[in-house]
Amino acid sequence: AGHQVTLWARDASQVLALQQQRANQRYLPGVALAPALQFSAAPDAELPALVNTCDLVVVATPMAALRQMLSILRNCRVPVAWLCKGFEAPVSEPFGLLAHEIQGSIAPEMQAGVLSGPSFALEVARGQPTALVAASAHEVVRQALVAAFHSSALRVYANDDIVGVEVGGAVKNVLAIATGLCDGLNLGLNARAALITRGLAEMTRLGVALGARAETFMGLSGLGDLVLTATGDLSRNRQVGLALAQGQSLQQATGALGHVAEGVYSARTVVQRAAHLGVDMPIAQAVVDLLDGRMTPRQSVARLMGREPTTELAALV
Ligand SMILES: NC(=O)c1ccc[n+]([C@@H]2O[C@H](COP(=O)([O-])OP(=O)(O)OC[C@H]3O[C@@H](n4cnc5c(N)ncnc54)[C@H](O)[C@@H]3O)[C@@H](O)[C@H]2O)c1
Ligand SMILES: O=P(O)(O)OC[C@H](O)CO
Repeated sequence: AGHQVTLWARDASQVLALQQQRANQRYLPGVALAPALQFSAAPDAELPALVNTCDLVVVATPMAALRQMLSILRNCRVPVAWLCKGFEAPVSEPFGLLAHEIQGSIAPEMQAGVLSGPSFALEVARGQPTALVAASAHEVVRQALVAAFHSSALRVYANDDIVGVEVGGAVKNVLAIATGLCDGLNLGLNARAALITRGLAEMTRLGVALGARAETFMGLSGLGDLVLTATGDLSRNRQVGLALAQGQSLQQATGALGHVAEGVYSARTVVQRAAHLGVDMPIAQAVVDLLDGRMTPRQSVARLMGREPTTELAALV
């Protein structure tokens, strides 16, 4: 509230519909868009000039479109933040990248960061209480995000550990697929609690190996978003897991969503990067084996339960 905001979209017909209806029937049914919200479908070539007149740019596309958006914005002189949660599918590098790694490779001078944490879009749009984390190596970006988004319905905490915040956002989606499967198979509440807890350990191990602080995973973008996405039925990733447990194919499960389920695209990269770093991620590996059709849900459960005993803390970080 109190800010002048322009929503840009690549599709001019969508922009016209938003302008006329003052609502987004497909993505946010029943939510009236703020009367002050302005719209633009300016061609890509005009975007850099448009954004340099703003205080902050927020990219709200799926991971798959982030590289393209950052290329367009590469000479942007104002802070840029993204909402994406995931790893990009491998492009030229051997491994898929986190969002800040993509930015570092194509626009290293950009003052950039991420806004993350437990936040179903529909609840945010309805003004229901939500807490987020603004992560960046740049103080100016953290401050710009807090100034833009902190309000009576939205608390925004700053964190300089962008690696930890992005690993949390990416891995929780893979774990939400696993938890959806667990619940869809009626394995019980004990099993769900075990998956979330040991999933958090996997997420922490990968994050620490990539340079994150372990404490970040106890925060909103780690434990917080994992609990929300793994247990909340609004989660697209959880819905994919539930559908797979009912015997649907991956194509059926994702096709029914009409939105992106980032965990489906990030899972392979999560286990590839973990393997490269010598990090053990058996739950994420089970999700990949399921998505690739190498195992049935029941076989995955048997493999996870059949692993050798280990100590709890030795396997944490
Ligand atoms: N939806 C949520 O509740 C939520 C909450 C927090 C974070 N996120 C994250 O934000 C990101 C976007 O999620 P979403 O739910 O809004 O996804 P979505 O599938 O609803 O797509 C968002 C928008 O991006 C547009 N888009 C797709 N490709 C594009 C491109 N090449 N150029 C420009 N626009 C493009 C789509 O048309 C759509 O309007 C994801 O990484 C997701 O994990 C989503
Ligand atoms: O619907 P999902 O599974 O993409 O989750 C949405 C948000 O990331 C929850 O914080």
